[in-house]
Amino acid sequence: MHVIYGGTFDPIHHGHLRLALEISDRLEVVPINLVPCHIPPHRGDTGASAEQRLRLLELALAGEAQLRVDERELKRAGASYTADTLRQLREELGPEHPLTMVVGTDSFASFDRWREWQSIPELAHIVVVRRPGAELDPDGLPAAMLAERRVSDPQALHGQPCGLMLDLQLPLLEISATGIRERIEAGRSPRYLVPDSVWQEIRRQGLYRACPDGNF
Ligand SMILES: Nc1ncnc2c1ncn2[C@@H]1O[C@H](COP(=O)(O)OP(=O)(O)OP(=O)(O)O)[C@@H](O)[C@H]1O
Ligand SMILES: O=C(O)c1ccc[n+]([C@@H]2O[C@H](COP(=O)([O-])O)[C@@H](O)[C@H]2O)c1
Repeated sequence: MHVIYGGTFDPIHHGHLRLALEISDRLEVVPINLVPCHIPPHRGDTGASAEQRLRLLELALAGEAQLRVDERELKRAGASYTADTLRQLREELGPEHPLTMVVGTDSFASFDRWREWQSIPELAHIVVVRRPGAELDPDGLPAAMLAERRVSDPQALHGQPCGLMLDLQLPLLEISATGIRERIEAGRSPRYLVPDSVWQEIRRQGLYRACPDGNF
């Protein structure tokens, strides 16, 4: 099975990394492919450029055999729509190969506003990871879609190419990229929230600082 986990990763942090490893263990899939988006479809400018976010991801994943970066969205111009990415992968993998995307409830809550969202279950399975503080509206379309397609056994995803949804409650780290950017902007260190190599590179490049030349 091919698994992708997309995000802005601005910057990558230990919450993302722990989630990806948990998914690898639960689904019994190696590697999990982290897909940084080029231009995120539903948010404003990123704090770091696409190249800088990719560099931080590469540093975070150095020597980590369970996780890999897939740069396909960075090579595409324009907004990074997940349906385009999945369609491209489906062509590469063929019609029968199981394909799965992973998404947290904070992103999945607005799934019915994603480009061509109704076609996504025809391309891939979806693993929805419950994120504390980001509950789904029980009357909303994403919750209805989840209820209709929900399976409880991760093994079910291996048995068909797409169309199922796994509702996962995982032990998550309460870390957000927004919180990290705010800390850095305020002159406070995010160490232990991101890998050391990532923090060193953020400092070296002066990323997320209101005044990049200032001392820490
Ligand atoms: N700490 C975390 N634990 C589990 N999943 C997370 C965590 N942080 C983000 N995610 C999930 O990872 C994916 C990519 O997230 P994203 O790159 O937007 O990170 P973020 O920390 O939520 O960033 P921001 O604060 O800028 O929104 C989303 O599906 C999101 O739900
Ligand atoms: O395809 C879309 O319309 C779409 C809309 C919002 C988010 N996404 C994807 O969802 C993933 C998480 O997004 P974000 O903004 O929470 O980092 C990332 O891979 C985005 O490309 C995709």
